[in-house]
Amino acid sequence: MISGDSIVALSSGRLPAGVAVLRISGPRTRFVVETIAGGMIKERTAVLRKLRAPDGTVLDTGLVVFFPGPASFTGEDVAEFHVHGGRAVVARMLETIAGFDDVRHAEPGEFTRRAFLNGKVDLVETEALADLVNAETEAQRRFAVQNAEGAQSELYLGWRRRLIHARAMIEAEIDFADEDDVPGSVSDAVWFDVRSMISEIDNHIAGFHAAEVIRDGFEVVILGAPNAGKSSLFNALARRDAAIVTDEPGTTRDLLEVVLDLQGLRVRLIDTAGLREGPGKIEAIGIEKAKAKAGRADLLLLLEDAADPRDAGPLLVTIPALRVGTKLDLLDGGAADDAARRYEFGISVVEGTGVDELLAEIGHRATQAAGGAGDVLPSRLRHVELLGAANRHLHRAADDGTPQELRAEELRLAADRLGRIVGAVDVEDLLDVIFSQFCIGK
Ligand SMILES: Nc1nc2c(c(=O)[nH]1)N(C=O)[C@@H](CNc1ccc(C(=O)N[C@@H](CCC(=O)O)C(=O)O)cc1)CN2
Ligand SMILES: Nc1nc2c(ncn2[C@@H]2O[C@H](COP(=O)(O)OP(=O)(O)OP(=O)(O)O)[C@@H](O)[C@H]2O)c(=O)[nH]1
Ligand SMILES: [Mg+2]
Repeated sequence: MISGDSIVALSSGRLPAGVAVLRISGPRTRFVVETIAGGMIKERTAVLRKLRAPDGTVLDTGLVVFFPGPASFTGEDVAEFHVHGGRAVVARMLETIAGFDDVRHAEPGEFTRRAFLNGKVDLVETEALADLVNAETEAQRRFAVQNAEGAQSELYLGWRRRLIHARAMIEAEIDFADEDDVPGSVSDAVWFDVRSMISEIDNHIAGFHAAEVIRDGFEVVILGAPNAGKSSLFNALARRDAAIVTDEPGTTRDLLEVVLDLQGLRVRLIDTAGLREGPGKIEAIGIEKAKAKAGRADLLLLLEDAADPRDAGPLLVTIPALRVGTKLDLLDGGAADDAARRYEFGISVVEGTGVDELLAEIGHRATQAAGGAGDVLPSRLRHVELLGAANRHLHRAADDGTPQELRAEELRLAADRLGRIVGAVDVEDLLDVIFSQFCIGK
């Protein structure tokens, strides 16, 4: 599929920059290169050229690379101009290239969209490329690279192949039902495989939470009575003064968030209003927010002033929590030993003790929640929904009570849901949503 328009965009980042890369894709690419670089260049080789507008004006001196289709990123003819990264240079280059007939500025994600339409990447790989561009932590990068290289796609296509095979066997059994050459043991083996696929898919779906931890972060909420030392710990973990600390109970009212990178994982740490009965109006709203946030957290830090324990009211117990005793510096030897037994962690922000250990434990918990490195996980809710739909069809297919010909049809529907994840079937309606999340030039 070769599209009529050629498209151009700045594919590198924010300006000014040392070097900026402009990319053009489509049938006009050769002509644009010939005109701007003053002649055709050797393909797939970076060549230094004086770059000129069609009227002869010198725009810059830069590297030009030409990739003839179909062996290019988009599958079409592609060229790159690596120019000095000044705003005016880039603006004039873009204006010049987009000024050619049948060349226009690219929409967000349009290069990758063409790569998809030309069969260079499937839909899941495309989503992974978007994740790779947005990756901020090492875990996000690793996960995105693995999926851009097809780890998720291989899994889904493998299941799909097995289902297509299963359906062929079952249909053969229907067609030859009155003959003896398709023994019952074949269909037994088929249904055995379908049932094992159901549990493989269920296990895979269960990994979505780990993918969310990698992508959105592991959420840690600090809770405790007013003055327990929540904001002090929050600042110590963030290594900056992100929250106001005073000796007045009720200092923090709203939720505060800092993002940490712990052992290559995104961790979101949230400071909250101290929990107590009968506060003023603003603080009461803050307490409600704290409780709501805590209800959705991955880990709670339940803080208590070890020198002055105070009831923070009934706390949620369904979410993993660490009990942390604070202000250990205020205790004498015996009381400190006592506190060490009462809490999982004892800290003093004033003396800086216990904070690194707590940080290491949070990192450890986050790593566990993110699953093993290299696990293949569903990376989008879209995948989980289609996998769930596939499994509903498989359950009906595997049910002995379902008439034989409907069982084969259920297998087809399940294979179709898997095909839709990777974009092998019927995805035209998804493309605008998926590609609009890309940046321009990707
Ligand atoms: N300068 C530059 N760097 C870049 C890119 C780019 O487009 N330009 N990429 C852009 O995302 C990434 C690399 N990804 C790429 C993927 C495929 C092809 C490509 O030409 N594929 C052909 C030929 C393959 C081959 O020679 O082995 C193909 O698939 O047929 C190029 C870049 C990251 N770095
Ligand atoms: N000695 C000592 N004082 C501490 C320590 N941590 C906090 N404090 C003090 O305890 C008081 C309350 O600290 P904050 O961090 O504001 O407490 P908070 O839990 O955020 O309080 P609210 O926001 O009001 O709920 C401040 O005066 C802090 O300086 C500590 O480790 N040792
Ligand atoms: Mg506070």
